[in-house]
Amino acid sequence: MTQHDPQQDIWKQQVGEAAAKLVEDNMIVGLGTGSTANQFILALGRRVQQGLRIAGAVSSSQASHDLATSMGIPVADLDTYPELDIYIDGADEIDPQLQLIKGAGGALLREKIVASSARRFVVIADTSKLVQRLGLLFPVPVEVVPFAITPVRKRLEALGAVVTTRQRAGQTFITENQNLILDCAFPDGIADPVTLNAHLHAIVGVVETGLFLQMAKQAVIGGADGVHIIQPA
Ligand SMILES: O=C(CO)[C@H](O)[C@H](O)COP(=O)(O)O
Repeated sequence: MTQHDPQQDIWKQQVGEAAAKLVEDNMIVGLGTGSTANQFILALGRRVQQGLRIAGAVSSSQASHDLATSMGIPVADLDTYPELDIYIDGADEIDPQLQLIKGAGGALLREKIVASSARRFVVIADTSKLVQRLGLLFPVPVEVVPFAITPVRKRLEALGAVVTTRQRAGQTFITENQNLILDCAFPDGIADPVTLNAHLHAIVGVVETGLFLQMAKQAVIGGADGVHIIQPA
């Protein structure tokens, strides 16, 4: 894990504000989860209060739903809005092809569902999230059906992962979908994320992975030299 730099909070706020400007009148907007996505939701809420009229929003977690609602953003669900114009969310790692590791906050399944329902997925982050190779800073979270946890763990270990069951506040973490998360560390990083993701998905009992590949169309990155838009290399 990278060390927390107070400057990061300012960069997150700046990318949140830049991302909120990507939202246009009458758009249907997907809301990510996490501290960077929160900055986007706050900035979007301020724009809504100033008169931006979005058609609706879909949230990837209860926390984002609650924050958005408190800001006056009209949040509905995927049954109401199965297709979104834009999805904006943070990430734990971003490589030059805009392949991502996500899910440190535990919302990866809903995040991937909402991201895949959007015509455009924009990832927002500060420069600490940029990496040359995925997997060196963060484990890959894998959401697993509780009944299958032990056989899935063995199969993940057979793929070379160092596996830890996600805990929060001293308890086994349970996702909003009533599943568990196995965090899979790969000490040398991930040489081929596409192949690894295919192997993970081939394990029965795996619901989803935190590898978001060929999904993000654009990154809005904040750092010491301001906010920059990055396209996949
Ligand atoms: O995937 C996520 C939650 O499941 C978050 O987007 C990711 O962990 C980044 O969070 P933050 O912006 O707080 O660093």
